[in-house]
Amino acid sequence: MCPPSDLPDDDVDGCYAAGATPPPVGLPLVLVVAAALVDPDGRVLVAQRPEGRDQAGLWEFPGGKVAPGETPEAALVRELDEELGIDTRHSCLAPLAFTSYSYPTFHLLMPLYVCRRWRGRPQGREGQALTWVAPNRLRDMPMPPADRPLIPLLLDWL
Ligand SMILES: Nc1nc2c([nH]c(=O)n2[C@@H]2O[C@H](COP(=O)(O)OP(=O)(O)OP(=O)(O)O)[C@@H](O)[C@H]2O)c(=O)[nH]1
Repeated sequence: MCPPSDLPDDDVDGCYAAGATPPPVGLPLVLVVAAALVDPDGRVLVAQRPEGRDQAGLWEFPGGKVAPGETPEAALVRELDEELGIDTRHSCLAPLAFTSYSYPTFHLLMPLYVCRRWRGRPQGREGQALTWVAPNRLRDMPMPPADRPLIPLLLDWL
């Protein structure tokens, strides 16, 4: 997956060149949890961030911030209910990968789980558009920069 480390940064896709750019210090670490919901045809659900939020218009994996005292899995079940109206309390949430990315005001740490079964039909309960896409089309979707390294991993595993 990762190219040899002597390649220039521009060629790095799917991994972090940790030594190339020192990470900013002092940024708060924000733990966000997300899911790749996969339908029986192998397509993945992505949601478009609504107007008025940061990164509006970009397509992301459903999920959200882990609240204090919450486990990532409990947070994901809660967020999928709040955002999509689906019940994943009894679903297999399989850990797939994580992303680690510095935005200007915080550092994002986001584990990504794969979920293939849930109760209910996903609906954009917070005004967000939803679409199902084949994993090999994710590269064509405008997604947050933090999500880009997750795409080749999804392609490998789905
Ligand atoms: N849910 C989700 N958030 C992501 C993804 N990629 C990514 O960079 N993020 C960022 O993670 C941060 C937290 O997401 P969030 O949905 O809980 O936050 P929010 O600002 O929209 O709402 P909130 O603060 O009211 O909960 C946002 O800055 C969002 O842009 C992703 O694939 N899914």
